[in-house]
Amino acid sequence: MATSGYSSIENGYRGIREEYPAAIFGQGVNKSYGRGKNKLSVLQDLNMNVPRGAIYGLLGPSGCGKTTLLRCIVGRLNYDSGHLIVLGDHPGARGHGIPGSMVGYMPQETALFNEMTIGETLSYFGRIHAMTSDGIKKRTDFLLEFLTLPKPNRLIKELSGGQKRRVSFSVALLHEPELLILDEPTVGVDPLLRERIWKHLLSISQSSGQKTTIIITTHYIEEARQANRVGLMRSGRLLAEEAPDTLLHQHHKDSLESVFLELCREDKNEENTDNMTINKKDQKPDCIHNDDDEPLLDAGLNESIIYPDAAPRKSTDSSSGDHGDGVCNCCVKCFRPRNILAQMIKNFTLMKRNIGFLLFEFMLPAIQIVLFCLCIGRDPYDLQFGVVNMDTLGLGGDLLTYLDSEVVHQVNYSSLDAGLDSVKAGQTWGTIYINQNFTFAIIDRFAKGANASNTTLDESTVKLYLDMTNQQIALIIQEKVAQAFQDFSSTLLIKFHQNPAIAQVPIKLESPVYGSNTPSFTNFMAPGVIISITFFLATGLTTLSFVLEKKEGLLDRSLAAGMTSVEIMLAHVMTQLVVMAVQVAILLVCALLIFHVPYEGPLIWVIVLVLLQGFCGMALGMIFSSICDNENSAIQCALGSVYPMLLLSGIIWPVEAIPIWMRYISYSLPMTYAADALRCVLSRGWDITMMPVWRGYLATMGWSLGLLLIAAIILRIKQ
Ligand SMILES: Nc1ncnc2c1ncn2[C@@H]1O[C@H](COP(=O)(O)OP(=O)(O)OP(=O)(O)O)[C@@H](O)[C@H]1O
Repeated sequence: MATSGYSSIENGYRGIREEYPAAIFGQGVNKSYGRGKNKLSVLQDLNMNVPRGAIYGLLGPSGCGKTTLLRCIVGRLNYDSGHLIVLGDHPGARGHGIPGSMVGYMPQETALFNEMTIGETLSYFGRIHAMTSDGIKKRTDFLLEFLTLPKPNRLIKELSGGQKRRVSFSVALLHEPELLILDEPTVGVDPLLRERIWKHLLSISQSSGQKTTIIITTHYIEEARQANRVGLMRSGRLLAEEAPDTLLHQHHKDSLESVFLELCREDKNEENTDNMTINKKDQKPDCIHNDDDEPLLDAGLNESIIYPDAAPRKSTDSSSGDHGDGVCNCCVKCFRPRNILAQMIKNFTLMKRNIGFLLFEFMLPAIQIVLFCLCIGRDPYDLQFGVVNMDTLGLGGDLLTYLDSEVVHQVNYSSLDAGLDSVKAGQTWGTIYINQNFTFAIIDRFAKGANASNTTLDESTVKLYLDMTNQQIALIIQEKVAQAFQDFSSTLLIKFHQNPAIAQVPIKLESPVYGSNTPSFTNFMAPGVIISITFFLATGLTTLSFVLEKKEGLLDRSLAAGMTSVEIMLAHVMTQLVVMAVQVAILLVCALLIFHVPYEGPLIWVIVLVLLQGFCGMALGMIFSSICDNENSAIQCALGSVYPMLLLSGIIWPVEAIPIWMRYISYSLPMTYAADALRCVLSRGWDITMMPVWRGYLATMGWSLGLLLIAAIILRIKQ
């Protein structure tokens, strides 16, 4: 009966949760990595039964899927199909303590914060598990002594490999969880201590108060003889699951290693004779026992539940509901302050440990704005400029004295060819040529005015031969020569009792509506630079800190301890906000007070907008770090975003110069309207009531929330 197959399974599980004392019950669990051609089936129709209070030795060759299975059990990995019940519910089910405080997980990698001390590490995990300070201290004292660890103030990075593994072990034991998942806890531990560890595991699994269930993987197969039950795993399946002595007896062997070898050989033979990967009959454990060695089939479970060959297994796919979801479904909504606090304390501890880097973080925006104010927007000076003055009568020489000597450094040449050669050789930025009849011609020009001949006009004109490859320098030389000519002409006209205004261009700049008559490029760029420094620093630092957290299983371990990625993200945001507040304060002091970037509008709107932009940058950093698994790709993402955004946001050059179709892209970026808004506040003195200003705020807040939401969703999916 196909329909009753599914419902009987569901009913059966209800029964398991309520009645059956198994700590872990897995049935038909499948898990694969990758897709399509790259799909790798790691767990294949795996059945498992771990009684409460048992020590379960999970043995198998490297790569057979032990870690994958353990990660499914602690809820850090979703399985594809099948059923897995851990301490009465599916890992990650709503309100279940797995992942969380019901489990103590020691992953294979050390997964510790190198810059923290042993004591700080234990306190961090203790806080996540809602332990009191007193409780943490008592457990710390016990664990340090029991695992012969150094003093609690020793940094993790200063410990030996074996000591680090023992600290990692102590983290799993700290909160005395109901379930201990230990991935190779005895590697690098001396035999005496290994014996003590096993004694301790036996005592906590047998203590009448709290029967701790322990799953342990080990490479020392014989060590597992002390376990109550061993599971021999090969190619994602359990070949056998029995008490060690029973296995030895059944196979007439004197070591587990020999038993395992024999089982592997049999399994291989079966594979060869029949191409099927799993012989379900063999997969069926010979005998599944509970604590009291009572066969499971007699313990109230009907056979169709455990071996539902007749039942449609697909219908039990974990993706079809809450089952096997692997994480708490409500993690976006229900973040716990204690977890955020624990994470923040840890973040600040790590910062304190690396005080040099923290100071550098504080000073980085200041260094950037100082460099910007010193290097960008000022007039170039001391420019080598060739002079070919063929006029011997004096006025040509007079004209040259009006050239700004700070900007233009005159180098005399005897002929036009020599002057041009100096430009071609890159020795000068250009050459000015003054005709030999210049004095006569310029007097004639002013005397005759409109009646002057073309020859007079030509001979009174100075000629410039410029290197136009550098627009800024070429423009400044043109401007200085034009200014010198105007000043020279005015003086000459006064000498001839004529109105000097004749020499002026007939355009008059009245006092400006906003800004000054001598605008500077620095003032145009400064708002965008302040915004972009804050934005990109926040992006970079958030990306880095979050990716480092992910590294070496650190994030994984915190998540297995019950933190949610949203809590970790919020804690990072709050920690970074403190750092950013200091950065923004230093940045604005440098820009506004030291380099006198004008600020006409209310300072509060400047500060708030810059902080919001930093927040927006942080949210982008969250996305990068949630997408990327290592620092290299995260840093590449962060760096790769800098130039396109900088160029498109109207920070270096006005948006009005961008082709129309690209402007839409430009306006849709997070910094464009914000930079414009800040410019309006700083230069025009506008406040939030003006549209370009509130538009900048609105765009920034919209982007921040949008990015944060995307980051949370990605993290949620990846979690
Ligand atoms: N994230 C992953 N993506 C793709 N393949 C993976 C991933 N994690 C593990 N695997 C592959 O899954 C298989 C089982 O890996 P797993 O770590 O579970 O083995 P294991 O039995 O714990 O090995 P060991 O004893 O060496 O730790 C291996 O072939 C491994 O390469």
